[in-house]
Amino acid sequence: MGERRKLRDDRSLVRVSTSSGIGNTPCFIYVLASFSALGGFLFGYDTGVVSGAMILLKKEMNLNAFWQELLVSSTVGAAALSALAGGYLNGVFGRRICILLASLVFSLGGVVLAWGPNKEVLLFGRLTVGLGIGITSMTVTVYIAEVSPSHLRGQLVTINTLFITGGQVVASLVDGAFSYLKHNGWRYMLGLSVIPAVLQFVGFLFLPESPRWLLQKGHTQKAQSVLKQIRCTDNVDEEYDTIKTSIEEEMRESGGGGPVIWRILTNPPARRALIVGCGLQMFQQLSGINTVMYYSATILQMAGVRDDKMAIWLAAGTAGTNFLFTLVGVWLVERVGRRKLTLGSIIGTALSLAVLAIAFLLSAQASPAVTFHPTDPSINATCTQYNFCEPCMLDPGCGFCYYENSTTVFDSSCVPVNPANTEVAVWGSCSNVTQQNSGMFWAYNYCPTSYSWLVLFGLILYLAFFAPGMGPMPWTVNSEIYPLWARSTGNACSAGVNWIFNVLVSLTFLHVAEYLTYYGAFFLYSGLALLGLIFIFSCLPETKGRRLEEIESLFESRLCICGNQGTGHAQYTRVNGGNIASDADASDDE
Ligand SMILES: O[C@H]1[C@H](O)[C@@H](O)[C@H](O)[C@@H](O)[C@H]1O
Repeated sequence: MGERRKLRDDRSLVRVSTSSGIGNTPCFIYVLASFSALGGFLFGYDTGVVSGAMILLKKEMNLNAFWQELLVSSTVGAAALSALAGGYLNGVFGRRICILLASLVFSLGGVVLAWGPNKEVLLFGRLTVGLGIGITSMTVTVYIAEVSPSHLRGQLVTINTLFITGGQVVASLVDGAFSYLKHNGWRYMLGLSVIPAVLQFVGFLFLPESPRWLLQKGHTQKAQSVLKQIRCTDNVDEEYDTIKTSIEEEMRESGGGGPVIWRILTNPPARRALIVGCGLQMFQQLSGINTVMYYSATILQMAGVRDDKMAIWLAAGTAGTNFLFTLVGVWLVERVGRRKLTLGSIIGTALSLAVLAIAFLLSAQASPAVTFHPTDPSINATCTQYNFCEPCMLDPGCGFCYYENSTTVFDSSCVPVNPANTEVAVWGSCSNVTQQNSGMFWAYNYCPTSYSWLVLFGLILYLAFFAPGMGPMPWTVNSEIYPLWARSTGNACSAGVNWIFNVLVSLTFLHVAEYLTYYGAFFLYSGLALLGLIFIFSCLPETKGRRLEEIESLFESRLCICGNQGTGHAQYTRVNGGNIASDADASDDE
């Protein structure tokens, strides 16, 4: 079977070289990709905007910690569930209907959140938005991969992650701008997502279904006319035939009946692809991206930014850095390929996490002492017993109150935080915000440190390495490694894994930091990233430049053979804007 497929693959490589020249890429494909990637924008916006909205919301609606946590994580939890369900919806109704459905759900969620008269309605809105995010996160990449010509596929799918990070930047800018509007500012923050959602809905009323899905469902004529429409030429017979033949062959090989997930698990190439896809998504989250993003304001405060408003704007800078380096990924993905990009990225990610850990370790060792132990007999205060800032900061019930001149910290105390408003202490000199002009500071969640530059350097280094590879590649690779019959379900499972690990890592961060301290937590993430490196080095094959129909063959041999799968295939070189097949290695190692 491997031999037969190899012959077919080599044939189709030659076809690719003639049918998808780089010079004549129709711009319609960019329109399709951009409207689809609005889904990525909404994913980024809705997950990013909530931290700023919560600052206003908790005061206006008097939310306790439980409700704050619920409103933040309900969206991610709902996304995990709907990503899993999205596989079924995609298979039955197609990509276009799922994108339409998701944008409708996003719009509804946005309206509910902007109106939200009480916290229960807000919870409903956040759950609704989460349902939209889950479906979008697994559908958009599949759709873009299926409509793209193979030489542009990686770049176009990666644009979706660029839109995710773009959504996160816009969310932090909107948070910054509306944070000045103390009353109802959160309604604008949460409600503005309606605009891109409606735009995407209207756009997709006019955009076509994926030709691959149409063919799989037997709508042959429609599939052919859509292919002509998106390639802007009538000359699509070769591509059409290749897709059709491989779908027929896949149907025969996939082993007929039973639920798709069962067929994936019992079909060795599809099972291996699923392991690689889910593994990548798991390691993306285990390398701590959302902890770094979510706690960037705290990290920046440690790095010496004392003003709250300034910290909010600089957090937008963090999101902006993530966005800019994702752009580097879009540029690199078709040049260096997925495997090298992901490997380079995870090595740098592991190293920069170690730099962050060392920065936190040095900060902890140089932690300022508590010089003043105030007592209030009416309050049971374990806080006042701490002798250094470090243990005080790690206790969620306490904060560090201090004075600072240009070089030294003095008159410092550790006092209980006000549970209703963590910006002030319950009692003592930091209990009154208006006193904060007097050179006195209230540090909740961080300690003043002279290693601030190292913390900041670690943060930027982390984003510079993570964003081009580990950010987008798990999504990009997942959109291309499954055969058509397994694509929806495979992507649903891997997106579900992404969301589940997203919740796990962000919900456990503060507890992990409490038990292991900040530096322990970052050493842990660095170790997990190293495990990810071993996994990626061993199991991720290169998919660059191959047709979706050929990629299955990369998983025919044993999994985890150091990315050597398929070296016997023809590679193609670009000469003068065309793809020329060259027989790089004639030996058949399958
Ligand atoms: O690929 C994206 C991207 O890197 C985002 O910045 C991150 O917040 C998401 O969790 C991730 O899936």
